[in-house]
Amino acid sequence: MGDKTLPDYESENEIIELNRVLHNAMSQVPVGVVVTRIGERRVLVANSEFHRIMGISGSLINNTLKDAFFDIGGKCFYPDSGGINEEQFVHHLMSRNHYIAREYEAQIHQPGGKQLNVLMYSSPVLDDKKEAIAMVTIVQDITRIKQKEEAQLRKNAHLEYALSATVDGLWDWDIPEDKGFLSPRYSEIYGYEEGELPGDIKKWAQMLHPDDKSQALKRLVNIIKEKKETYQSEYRLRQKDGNYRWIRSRAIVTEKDENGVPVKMVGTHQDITREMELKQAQKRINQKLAIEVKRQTKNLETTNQQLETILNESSESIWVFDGQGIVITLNRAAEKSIGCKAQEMVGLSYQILLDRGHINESVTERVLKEKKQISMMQRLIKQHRDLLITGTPVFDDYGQISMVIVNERDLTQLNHLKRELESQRHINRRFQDELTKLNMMELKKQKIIAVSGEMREILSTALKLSELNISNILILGESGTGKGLLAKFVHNNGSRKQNPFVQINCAALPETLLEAELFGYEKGAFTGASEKGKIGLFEMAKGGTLFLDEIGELSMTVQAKLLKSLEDKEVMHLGGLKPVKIDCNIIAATNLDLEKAVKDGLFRQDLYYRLNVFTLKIVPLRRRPEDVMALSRFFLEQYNKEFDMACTFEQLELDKLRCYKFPGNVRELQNVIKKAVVMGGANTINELLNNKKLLKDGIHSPKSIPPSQSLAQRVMAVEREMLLQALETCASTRSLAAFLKTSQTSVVRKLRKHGLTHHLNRKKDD
Ligand SMILES: Nc1ncnc2c1ncn2[C@@H]1O[C@H](COP(=O)(O)OP(=O)(O)OP(=O)(O)O)[C@@H](O)[C@H]1O
Repeated sequence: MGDKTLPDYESENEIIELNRVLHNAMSQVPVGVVVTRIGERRVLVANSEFHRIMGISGSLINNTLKDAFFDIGGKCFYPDSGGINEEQFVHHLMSRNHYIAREYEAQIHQPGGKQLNVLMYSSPVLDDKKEAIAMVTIVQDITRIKQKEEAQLRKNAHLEYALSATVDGLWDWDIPEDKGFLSPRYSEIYGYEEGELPGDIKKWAQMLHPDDKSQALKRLVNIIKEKKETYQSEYRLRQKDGNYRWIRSRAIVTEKDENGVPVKMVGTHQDITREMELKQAQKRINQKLAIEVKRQTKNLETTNQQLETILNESSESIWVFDGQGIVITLNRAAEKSIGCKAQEMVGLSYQILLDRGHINESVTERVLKEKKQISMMQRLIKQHRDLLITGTPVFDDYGQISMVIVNERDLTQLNHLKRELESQRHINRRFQDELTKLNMMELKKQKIIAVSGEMREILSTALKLSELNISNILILGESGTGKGLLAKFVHNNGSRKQNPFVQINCAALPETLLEAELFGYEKGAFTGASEKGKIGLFEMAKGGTLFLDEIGELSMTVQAKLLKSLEDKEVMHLGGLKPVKIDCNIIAATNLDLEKAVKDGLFRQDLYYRLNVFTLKIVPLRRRPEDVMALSRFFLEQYNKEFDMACTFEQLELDKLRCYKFPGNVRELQNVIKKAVVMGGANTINELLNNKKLLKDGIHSPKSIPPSQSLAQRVMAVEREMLLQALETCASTRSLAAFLKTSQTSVVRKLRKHGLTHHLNRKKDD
C-alpha cells in the first residue's frame, strides 16, 4: 500500500467515516480479513468472516496475534511451510524486516472442536519509509473444496481398486489422438506387464487373428462412420507368447464431436477363450450328434421300410390299433380282406368298424378290456368269411396298453391247407409202403428168404432195431434156423454197417481161451499168451457189432465178466490193470431155452434180463412151410451156380414143396439141396424128399481111404472125415458132440487137432 491507497484525511470526522466504510466493506467480503500491528502484534481490525472461521464470538481487537491464532483461535496451527512451531511462525511472519507476501494452507481447530481448512494470504502494510507497520491476512475457508478433493481422491482410489480387481480388461480410447488407456488386467490377459502394451489402434490391429482381422476392423470403422453408440465384437487377439485368446469386446462411445462423430470410447475385453473352447467342443459334439441322428434316422427309415414291406408282404391280415382302439395301420392283406383302402380305415375306432357292420365282434375291444392276448372266431359279415383272429396287447413302460396287434387267419385257407396236408400224408404213406417193399427187395439181395408172415415180421422188427441202433439184441431159435444170418442182417442195416461185424461161437472155445479172445490180454498174462498181448473181440468190434453165438454155453465166470463189461461199457484185459472203453453193439444168440437155463441155475438171471430187452425169436422151419419152397429154389440156384449145374424142380415137386413140412432146419434143407445138385441131378428133389436114406447116407458114408496108410494115419483120416461130415450139419461143439456121440471137450480137442476149429465159424458165414 502506498500514498495513493491512504489519502490524507484532514478531519477526524472524515477518518471516522472512512473507518466505518472500511469496516462495512470488510464485513461484506466473503473472506476473513485480519490486520495486525507489527511489533506489538495486536489485532487492529478483523472482520466477521475471520471471527466465524476462527470460531470466536467476542472482539479480537487489541488481542495479540498469538492470542488470536494460537490461544484464542485454536490450539494447533500448522502452516504448510514445513513443520515450524508457533514462535518461529510468528517471528517469521511478524518480523519488521520480513514483509514479503505469502500464501499458506492451514487447518483451524475451532474451540468448539470443529475443524476447518483454510487458505491464508498474508501481506505486510508498509509506511512511507517502506517499513512494515502492519500485517493484513486474508483467510479463505476452503474446507468444502478440500472435502470434495478428498472425496474425489477416495473415488479415484476405489476406481483404481475396481480396475485392478475386475476380470475383464478395461480400455479407453481417444480416437482422434489414437491414444488409449489399458488397465493392468488388459495387459495381463495378453501376457504383458502393466504399461508394456501401447494403447494405440495399430498395436491392437497387429494382435488380431488373421481370420478375424477384417471383420473386427470393419466393425470398429462402422462405429465411427455410422456414428454408433455401442460396439460389441468377438475375435481372437495374439498373446505375447504367440498363442491367441478369444475376446468379447464391448464398448460405448463416451464423447462425440460437434458433428456427432465418436471421439472417445471406453470398453472391456472379456476373456472368453474357455467359453469358446466349450462352444467349439459343443459344436463338434453337436456335429457328431447330427451325423449320428442322421444315420439313426436313416436306419430307422430303412427299418420302417423293411417293416412296412414285411407287413405288406405278409399273407396274413394284420391290423395295428393304438391304446384307445384307433386304427394306426393295416397291411395289404387286411385291405383286401375287408375290401377297403388303409387310408379310409386309419384313424377310425374299432367301434366304427362294428357300427358300419364290417365285423360282428371286436377282438381289440376284448384285448383292451381284458389286457391279455385273445384268440377268437370272427365273421366278416360283408365278405361271408370266417376268420381265426388273434389280438395281442403291447404294453408301455407304465403297464398301459400302447398298441393292439390283430392278425387274422382265413380259415378257408386253413381248411385248404389241411386238405393239402392230408393228401401229402397219403402220399407219404404210399412212399412208406414203397419203401418197405424196396426194403424187402433189399432183403432178398442179402439172401434172406422170408415168404412166410412170421419170417417177414421178424425181419421187419429186426430192421427197426437196426435203424434205432439198439445196443443189445438177443436172437433165439433152434439150431440152423438162421440166427447168424439175422445177426448180420441187423448189422448191415444199421448205421454201423461200415464198421466191423465180429462173431464168436462161445461154445467153440474152452473158458480161458474164450475169455482171452473176448476181453484180450496183456503180454505174459498166461502160459502160451502172445508176447505182445492181444486186444479182445470187444475192441476189435469198435464202432460195429460183436455177435456172441451160443451165448447159453458160457461158463458162469465168463457170464459174470460179460455182464460187468456190458454194464460198465468197458473191459479189463487179462493181466491188465486199466479198463478199456468199449463201443460196440452186442447181438447174442442161442438155441437154448435161456429162461429154463436161468431156472436151472445154469445162466445168470441178471445177464439174461440184460440181454433179453430186445429179442428176435426165429420160428423153426417146420412151422413156416411157405418158406420151404422159396428156400429150396434159392439154394438150388445157389448150388447150380456153384457147381455149374442146371438142376430144376418139376411142377409136381414144387407143389409138394409148397406144403411140405420139412422136419429139419434150414441148414439141413440147404444140405439136402446141395447133395442133390452135387449128385448131378440124376435124382429129382422128389426122390430126395421121399428118400430119408439118401440124407443119412449122404452124411454118413465116409470117403475111401488109401490102404497104404498106417492104422494111426487111417484112424486120423477117418476121424477128420467124420468131423468134416458132422460139421456140415452141426454148427456148435455141443451138437457135434451129440452127433458124434462123444463129449464136448473131446470134440473141441479133436477140432483143434485137425485144424478144423475155424470150420465152426466159417459155417456161420456160409
Ligand atoms: N431165411 C434164410 N434164407 C436163406 N438162407 C438161410 C435162411 N435161414 C437160414 N439160412 C441158411 O441156413 C444156414 C444156417 O443158418 P445159420 O447158421 O444162420 O443158423 P443158426 O441158427 O445160427 O445155426 P446154429 O444154431 O447151428 O448156430 C446158413 O447157411 C444160412 O445161410
